[in-house]
Amino acid sequence: MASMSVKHAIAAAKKLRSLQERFNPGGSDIYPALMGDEAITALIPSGNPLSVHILMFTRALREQGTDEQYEKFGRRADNNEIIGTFAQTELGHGTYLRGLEARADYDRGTEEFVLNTPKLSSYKWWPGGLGQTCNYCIFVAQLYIDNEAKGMAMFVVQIRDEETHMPLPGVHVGEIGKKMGLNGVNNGFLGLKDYRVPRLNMLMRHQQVLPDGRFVKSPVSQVSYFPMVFVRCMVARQNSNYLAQAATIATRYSVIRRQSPIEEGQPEPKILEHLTQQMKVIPEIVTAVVYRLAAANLQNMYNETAEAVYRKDFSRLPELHALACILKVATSYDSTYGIERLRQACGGHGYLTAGNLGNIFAMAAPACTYEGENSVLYLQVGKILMKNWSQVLAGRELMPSMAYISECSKMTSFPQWTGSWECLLKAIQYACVGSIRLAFQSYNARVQSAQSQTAAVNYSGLELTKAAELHGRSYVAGNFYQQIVNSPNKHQRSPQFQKVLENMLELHLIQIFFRHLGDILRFIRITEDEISALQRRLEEVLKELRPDAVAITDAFDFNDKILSSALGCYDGNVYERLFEAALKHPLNRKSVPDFFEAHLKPFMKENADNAKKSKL
Ligand SMILES: CCCCC/C=C\C/C=C\C/C=C\CCC(=O)SCCNC(=O)CCNC(=O)[C@H](O)C(C)(C)COP(=O)(O)OP(=O)(O)OC[C@H]1O[C@@H](n2cnc3c(N)ncnc32)[C@H](O)[C@@H]1OP(=O)(O)O
Ligand SMILES: Cc1cc2nc3c(=O)[nH]c(=O)nc-3n(C[C@H](O)[C@H](O)[C@H](O)COP(=O)(O)OP(=O)(O)OC[C@H]3O[C@@H](n4cnc5c(N)ncnc54)[C@H](O)[C@@H]3O)c2cc1C
Repeated sequence: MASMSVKHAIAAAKKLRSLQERFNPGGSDIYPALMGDEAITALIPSGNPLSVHILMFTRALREQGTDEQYEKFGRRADNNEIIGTFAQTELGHGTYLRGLEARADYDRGTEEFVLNTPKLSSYKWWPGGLGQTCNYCIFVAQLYIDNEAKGMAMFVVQIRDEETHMPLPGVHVGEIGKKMGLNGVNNGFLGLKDYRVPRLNMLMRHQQVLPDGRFVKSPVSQVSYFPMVFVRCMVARQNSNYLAQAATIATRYSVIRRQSPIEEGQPEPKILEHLTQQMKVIPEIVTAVVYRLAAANLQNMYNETAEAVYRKDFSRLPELHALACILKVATSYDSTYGIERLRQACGGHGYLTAGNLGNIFAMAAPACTYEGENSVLYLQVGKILMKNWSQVLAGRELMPSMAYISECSKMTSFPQWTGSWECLLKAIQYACVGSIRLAFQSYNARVQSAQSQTAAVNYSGLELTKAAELHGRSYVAGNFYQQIVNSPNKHQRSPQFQKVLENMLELHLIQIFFRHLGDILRFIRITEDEISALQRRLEEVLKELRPDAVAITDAFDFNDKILSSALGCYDGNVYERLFEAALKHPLNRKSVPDFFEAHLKPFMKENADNAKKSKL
């Protein structure tokens, strides 16, 4: 499987290169690469073994290395002359980066670093492509000078001979084993023993070790985390894509499959006529659109921040970090759970490999873990919200994506309930700020009672997580509202298209309202009649969006090859394709399977003989 994936990935990368040269000659624009990786990834159901090379190895060389280091390593990596990965996670550590055990000791006598993974738990474990594909990696290690720890640093390490692909001396490398998906990615392990690299193999754009061993600290240590921020932005984009693929499949199947009359004596309707089926499928279509728009915003913010960081302006890093964390978490959680809901909406056929929904789930699900495990990133955002709440209390301005927190903090009570979009959006934001305030009171009380900040974060973890989750909802819903209601290009839309968009906004806001009704009722008084009115509107907007469901998912414009699903093909010939797929199963090559003579027949005969004996 791995070699097939590598073959496909290389073919697709070549195609991508020609597209890039045609549409973006010599440009460094990341989009063709990303679109290409998206396409490559989508075309290789077992995952793209070059993803981490494209997304992290080349980017780390460009952003963390000096111009000279880019010339030496980065150009060759961008041109796919060398293939690398990002080797940070270890067998014993993934989240707590300051606990990473791999070490780099500077030898000023030879102006080299001596790299070691001192224990089994120090082995790098998980990096994509590391098992068999890559011949280089970015090796993340704790830097030591004269045995004094200086923090994390990144090193360009060649792990295999460029001609023979043999592991180099001092390198122990291999595949970590089968996973629940992405088995074409050959995630690997790497142990290094007294492996020497020249001083100039340490990426030194932001921090340096001089020939005499003097250490020049980075002005902002967190800039070494920047490669992870980029992938978090990519995950938001990629996982909204996975959800859109699954929504396309389930929608198309739901207008082909007929089952269970709604009126006695009437013909069986398309299953999408059932209201509960609409509630399973249509909100997922809208969620995919909502996250695609949020991910595009995040991508723009990443590009602006990356350019600023290149100019040594680190001011926007904290906001990008907070948004990248919360959108990575929100998109990966909602896409993973949404894809499973869509699979279940397709009945038994949703469970067939030919439907491809299981594989799309297996591609989407690990994003809840990699690039920062979601619950950890929720806590990270919770901490940032605590810091920002202190700013609010001090009367200071907040970063733009948190400005609503200041506004809501000035409200002594929630205004008269109207049920309008603005009212629903404000309700979610108001509940978020209420949760932040409660979390802050708990956190602050703990710090005041002499708990350390890290302990206070841990013991306030549930409230911090809730506040972070509601912050994500507030940002995403606010972004969607702005795009639909206040977009500068709104006048270019036809009235019909604007109406569909407004129906999608109505559905998203009401769906989020009901999902967090408990959180909202904690801070806002809403009557049963007002809630029932929203229930009616939910049923109504599902009915309104039903006729547009297929057109919206067709607009995602996934080629049948990308969907790779007998349930979701554009021509709708589901049963023929299911049957065609079934007949291809190896067990159908013979009428009598080999196991009949070898196992089944003796087994049945033995039982028959025993039955006869027991009668005698
Ligand atoms: C579209 C094309 C296809 C796209 C396909 C997409 C995806 C699939 C392809 C590739 C992905 C495959 C594999 C994924 C690769 C990996 O998984 S790489 C390994 C990822 N590992 C992690 O993410 C580790 C997670 N842990 C952390 O990030 C950190 O440990 C932490 C949890 C954030 C804690 O940081 P730490 O420094 O230890 O402590 P603290 O929380 O106190 O932070 C100190 C201050 O630093 C600020 N900060 C933290 N992180 C960042 C950051 N990234 N950027 C900016 N600032 C950061 C933090 O807010 C604190 O600031 P203060 O002001 O001091 O409070
Ligand atoms: C498909 C896939 C591809 C990957 N690719 C790469 C790669 O290319 N390069 C790379 O370096 N890594 C890669 N990783 C590793 C990934 O980044 C780590 O798995 C991730 O960072 C989580 O670390 P961990 O697995 O060690 O879990 P741990 O850090 O051990 O966490 C385990 C669990 O403990 C809990 N936990 C941990 N810390 C806290 C905390 N502070 N507060 C509360 N709870 C906590 C959480 O529930 C967490 O799920 C990949 C992983 C996967 C699944």
